Amino acid sequence: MAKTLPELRVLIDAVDLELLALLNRRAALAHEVGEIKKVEGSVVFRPEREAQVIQTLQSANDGALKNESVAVIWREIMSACRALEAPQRVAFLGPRGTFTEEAALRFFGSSIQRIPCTNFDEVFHATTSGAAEYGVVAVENSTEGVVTRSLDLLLNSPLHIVGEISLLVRHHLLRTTASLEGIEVVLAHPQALAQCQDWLTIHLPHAERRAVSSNAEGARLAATNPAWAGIASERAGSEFGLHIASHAIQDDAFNRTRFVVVCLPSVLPAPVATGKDCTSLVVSVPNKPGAVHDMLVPLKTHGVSMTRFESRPARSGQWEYYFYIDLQGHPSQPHVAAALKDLEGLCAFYKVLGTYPLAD
Ligand SMILES: O=C(O)C(=O)C[C@]1(C(=O)O)C=C[C@@H](O)C=C1
Repeated sequence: MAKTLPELRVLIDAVDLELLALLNRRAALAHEVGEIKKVEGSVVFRPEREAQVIQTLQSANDGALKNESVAVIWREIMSACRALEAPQRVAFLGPRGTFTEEAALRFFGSSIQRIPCTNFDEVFHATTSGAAEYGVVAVENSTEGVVTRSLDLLLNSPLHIVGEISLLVRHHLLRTTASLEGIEVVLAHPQALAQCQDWLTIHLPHAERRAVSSNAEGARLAATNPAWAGIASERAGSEFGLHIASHAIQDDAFNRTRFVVVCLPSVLPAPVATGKDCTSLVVSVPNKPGAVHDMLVPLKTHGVSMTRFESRPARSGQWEYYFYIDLQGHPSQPHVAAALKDLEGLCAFYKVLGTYPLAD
């Protein structure tokens, strides 16, 4: 006979107690690992080990849980275990509720010490100075293109890229009431204002568009004035007690932002190859005819795919440029190593920004 609801709940309670005991056993083991790492002075956060744990479980999973859920649950379990070894401090563009915070939580799980920063420079500074082990910054958006300040900061920074996260970004219009009546000012980060410009032109043609340091800051300010609205995430809305006056106002329904995780190489060395990796470089070539074409030849010769090619002014006043290139592959693969060696030989400036597993 089928069990009743109260009976099922009693069984669930019993399973939960078993799970709790098991999780605490796991936590105690992770704590022991942490003690060994302290003695050895080795790295706490091992993303490749965490990826391996999740992969093994997903392959073994023959129950009702979706593999996606297995990944989410174990990311959180390992985040909590990691925090028992040493809480990882992660700097990101704040305040609380930004998409960058969401990206950081997606990558590290929620058991981290969050260090919200007021701008990109501060994220780099906190991570370089050791105030944070890791920094998370946006680098490109599918509607608006590159986040130029992040690219400029990566050029001269000792930090390297150790991971990436790609988020579907849905912007909502947030304010103290749920209507569009009487909005005089819309506050958001310039990237978000740009990603919603068609919607703003149609629905709020007379509202001033005011750029602020982050969307969450716009939401925070919108909470202080009924004639103001912010453009930000649902999380930012609940953080500041705002209503959603209009849902998903971004001009592109599939608007995505790509974030990278940066740290000093002494905090985490370059991740080992996973088979699905990206290598990011910044280079410059002498300002002469055919130089940019020549630069791409080694990639073709050695069969390396380029997934991104961006240019930024070198600020020399000479119409010179830095080129930001993403390649598919890892330098431990011979064809990638050969292409990089040939490319370096052609460049006036050459820097590997990082090599890391591709986001799902
Ligand atoms: O295997 C380790 O090195 C651990 O520290 C344990 C553990 C885990 O909880 O499984 C925790 C943190 C690391 O990032 C990787 C895995």
